[in-house]
Amino acid sequence: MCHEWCLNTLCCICRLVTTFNGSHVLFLCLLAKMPSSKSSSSERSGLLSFNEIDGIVPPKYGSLLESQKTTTSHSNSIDNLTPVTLSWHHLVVHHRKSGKRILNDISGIAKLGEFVALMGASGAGKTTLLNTLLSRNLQGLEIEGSVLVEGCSLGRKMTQVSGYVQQDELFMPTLTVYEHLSIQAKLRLVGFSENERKQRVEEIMQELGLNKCRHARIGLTGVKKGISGGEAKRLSIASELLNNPPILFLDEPTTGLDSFLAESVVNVMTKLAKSGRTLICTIHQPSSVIYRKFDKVMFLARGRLAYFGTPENAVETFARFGYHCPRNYNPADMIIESLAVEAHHESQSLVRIDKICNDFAQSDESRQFQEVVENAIGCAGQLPKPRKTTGYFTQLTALLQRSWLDNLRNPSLARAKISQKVIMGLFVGLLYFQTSITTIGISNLNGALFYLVAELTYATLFGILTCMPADYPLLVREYHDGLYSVGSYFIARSMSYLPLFTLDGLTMLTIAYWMIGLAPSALHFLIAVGISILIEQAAAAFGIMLSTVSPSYPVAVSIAGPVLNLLNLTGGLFANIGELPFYISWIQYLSWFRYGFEAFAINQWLGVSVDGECVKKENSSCESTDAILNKYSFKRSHFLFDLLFMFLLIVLFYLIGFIGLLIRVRRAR
Ligand SMILES: Nc1ncnc2c1ncn2[C@@H]1O[C@H](COP(=O)(O)OP(=O)(O)OP(=O)(O)O)[C@@H](O)[C@H]1O
Repeated sequence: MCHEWCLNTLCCICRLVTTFNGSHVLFLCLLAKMPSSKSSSSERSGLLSFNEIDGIVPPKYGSLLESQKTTTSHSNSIDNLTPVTLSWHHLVVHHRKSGKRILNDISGIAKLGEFVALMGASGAGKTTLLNTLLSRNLQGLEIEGSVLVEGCSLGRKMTQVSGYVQQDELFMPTLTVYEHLSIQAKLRLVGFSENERKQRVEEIMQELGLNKCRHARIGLTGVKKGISGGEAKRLSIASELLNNPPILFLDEPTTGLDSFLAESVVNVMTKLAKSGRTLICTIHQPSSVIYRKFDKVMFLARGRLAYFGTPENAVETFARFGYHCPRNYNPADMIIESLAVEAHHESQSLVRIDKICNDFAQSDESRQFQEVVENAIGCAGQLPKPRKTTGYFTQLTALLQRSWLDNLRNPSLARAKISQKVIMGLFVGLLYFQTSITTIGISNLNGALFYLVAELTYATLFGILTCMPADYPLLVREYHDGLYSVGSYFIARSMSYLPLFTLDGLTMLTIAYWMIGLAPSALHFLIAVGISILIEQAAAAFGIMLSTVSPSYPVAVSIAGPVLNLLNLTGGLFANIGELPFYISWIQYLSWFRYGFEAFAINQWLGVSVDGECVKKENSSCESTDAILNKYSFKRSHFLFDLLFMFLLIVLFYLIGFIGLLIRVRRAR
């Protein structure tokens, strides 16, 4: 079961004992277990009551399912909401650089429980208006005018009192419908016990008809078949409804659905409006059946207001303007056609559109609705309380659970990594099989040690670069929905990679170590395990840093190649680190190749030396351990520094990665 997971993290290097001459180093590795999220008592401590959290006030608006109204006191609470009126006043939006006007003095109102549709030809400004109402996706745009909830300006807090169902659904495709909603419930419902969250998920699934597909994987269009388009749309709506927001915005909720599915989704929305929520959606060419279901429609044309009022009255108004809707013709189609710019007749179209907008601005309907809109200014009614964000620990466990499930459901990645490492371990093992300690053998063994560092680095780094960017759009959306902090995501995602990106390296090391015949004691093998963990984690942290600070995967990959070459070349094998020119020499201090190689070499040559002093060769001569190390400008006294610097590099890479991600995600609003 998805709830019954726990995280095991290997924490190594807990105790390090160095003997007087530095020849024996002992690592003790401990296995630390994180507590299960399910049993988190802190999650439930100090919680607010439901009424406090949801800002629930009378009058009561029922659930879609009347039968569920009296299930428990908690479910009653969540089924109630503070219905609100949303109004927008003289919105002007223009592009900052070009100065192009995208919206021109648009006012409107969606009263409590109303379902309002924004319509118009392509490029009319519908999405921009929706984004302006929500204060989202407005990079590069200058906004004038105001958006009010119950007469008050909420600014960016609008997100906390509303839900936004965006046109493109973004889910973790490997999860099932039920798992997705359960994790969303954890992130959205503050102060609910596990049972209460489960109950809420069940209610929502029933409300939106998702029970049939509860155990189906969500899937990804064109990649992995999952639930249908209609189910995906309803799942998006369900996620937004979990915490029962009084306002719901929907961008093109019917796009990509057949007429039957489109109507069923609109029916759900109509019911939601009837239960007291204020709904605003953009929609492209609705069928006549769907068109009649809206309480109000707003037609935009080239950023201007062409009509606002009831759908029925729109037909009469446009008839008065000279655009009659033929019998059996879809009124929405007729109106949108009259507001569209015709190819090859641009100037006539612009004149026609301007005339319609001017006629509407001077009409009685316009004057009446402007009056209603103006009356909505000034805080009057009760504002819904902004949705609270769940605690840091809850965010972390929910995101870890999701990432963990995602990794588990992607066994191909684990299989590919482990088999690659087994093959490479065998290959290196065979290449250097039981190398004898001769002058050439010593040199070969140093080559093998450096190869291990490189192998632990490249596959890990490129593996991470491939996986991380896939999450980015989902992270941006959920962060701006106020579900969790970037820090929680960053820690959870990084931790979710730890087990796989540790186990694969250990597999290779174990195979290669004994086949090559490296220092043959359990102690030195354990030390090599500790070093390899540090090397692989440095590569993973570097990969995470690159993927979070780079604008795209191709950029990250093209940076990774040359940077790795630099770090590799200054790692000690290809050029003596003591002889590097000063303008290049500094790079070695950022190279975990250098630290890892030196640490491996010290461990190896002290491990096979006599009293730590000299390494006995096959011809019975004894070569000084320090002399072997000195060939690479390595010193046994550097061992602890090597480990420490690798650890510091890991911390540094994670820190830069986190800051880079934070900046990118914040800018993406
Ligand atoms: N950030 C932006 N920068 C520059 N131009 C923009 C920006 N956002 C929107 N526009 C322009 O504003 C106009 C309206 O765009 P918008 O996406 O709001 O229209 P729409 O009615 O939703 O169109 P569609 O139905 O095709 O999605 C378009 O010409 C678009 O190119």
